[in-house]
Amino acid sequence: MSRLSAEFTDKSVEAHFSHHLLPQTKAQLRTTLLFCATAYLLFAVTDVLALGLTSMALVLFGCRLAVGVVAVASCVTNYLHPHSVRRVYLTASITEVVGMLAFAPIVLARPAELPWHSMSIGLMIMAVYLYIPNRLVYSLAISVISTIVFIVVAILTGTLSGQEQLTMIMLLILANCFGYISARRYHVIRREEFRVQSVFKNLSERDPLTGCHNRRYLQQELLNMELSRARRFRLSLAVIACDIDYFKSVNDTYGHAAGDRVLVAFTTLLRGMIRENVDSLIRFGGEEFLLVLPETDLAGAMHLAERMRLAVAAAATNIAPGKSVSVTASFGVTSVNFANVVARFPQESVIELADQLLYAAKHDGRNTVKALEFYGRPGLHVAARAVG
Ligand SMILES: Nc1nc2c(ncn2[C@@H]2O[C@H](COP(=O)(O)OP(=O)(O)OP(=O)(O)O)[C@@H](O)[C@H]2O)c(=O)[nH]1
Repeated sequence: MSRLSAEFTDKSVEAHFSHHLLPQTKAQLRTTLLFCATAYLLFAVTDVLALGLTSMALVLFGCRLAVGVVAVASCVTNYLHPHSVRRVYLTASITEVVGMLAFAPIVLARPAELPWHSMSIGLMIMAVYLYIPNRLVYSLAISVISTIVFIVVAILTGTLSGQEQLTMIMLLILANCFGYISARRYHVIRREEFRVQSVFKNLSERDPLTGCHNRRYLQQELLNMELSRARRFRLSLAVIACDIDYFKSVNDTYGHAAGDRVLVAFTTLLRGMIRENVDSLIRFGGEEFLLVLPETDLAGAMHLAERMRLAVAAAATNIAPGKSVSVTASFGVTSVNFANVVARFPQESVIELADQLLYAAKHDGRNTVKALEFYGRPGLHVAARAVG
């Protein structure tokens, strides 16, 4: 994590974190901007009390209104672009800058109340650091620049004695220090929470040896999600079941640690042949794995399985210095085309068919691929037609 910005140094992790929190951040921003803008407008009463119903009071009201308009425009923009993290931070920053800029004419028009204005700017700085959700570096820049501008404007009005100026400057420096330190702690804690959540999520969804998704994730999340998506858009979804042949003999001959190495090498090889962030590799149990391939028809899945079969047979895993092991694998391939299949079926039946085909491949001598198109029917009986 960066020490200054309190953000993850890995840009992709930071982006993942920001997207994860986006709905919450947007809701917070909406509430805080509307609250701050309303308070800003309500303080127009103090302008009228200080200046009377004059044209200057009207100008200041215009400034206050501008802050309200920008706040509302920010909320509308974020509503219209629900997935943009950058826009959330940009609109927060613009509203903060406009709010700070609108304060300068107020200070210049009412110079007799400078001590009160210093208190107001102190509160505004706290709101920027702690209340309005934004990136810490933006909050820091906006607060520090606003503080400097305010001090210059306050000194130019010439209404404060030297001692009062020093007190004001010291208090505003303290407000910035406390604001930054507290905001930094908040940003760090949020990211630590996210990191811990991600670790637990990973532990509950992945197999620790191979890093593949586990069966629980497949059954509780992935399969349902992919089948629903394929059904909604009338797409094909393919499932490949694969299993290393005679794996028990690898363990028995070379030991369990060597078996583990072979498993890791096997999954690394398969993972390198599928589409990143599209296809999924799941450890279904022991040395059996499943591949879930969205938008893939039977011909495409068979072609991939055949390439995998050849690649596995051609590869060798180093299990000790100068010693390597070669294995083969069997594959059961199925695909369901939702352009044809409209009837509902139990989601497990696709996996059951891929599994049956895998065992057919085993009985057929292993190191082979068996494939059938899946035509879902409710109940236990799966209608399928041989391909090729
Ligand atoms: N090293 C290692 N072995 C495992 C792991 N999980 C399961 N196994 C072993 O995988 C072997 C599976 O053996 P079998 O089910 O008889 O299958 P096979 O020997 O591959 O025979 P076929 O599948 O019929 O070709 C067993 O010896 C399990 O102990 C693991 O995480 N690491």
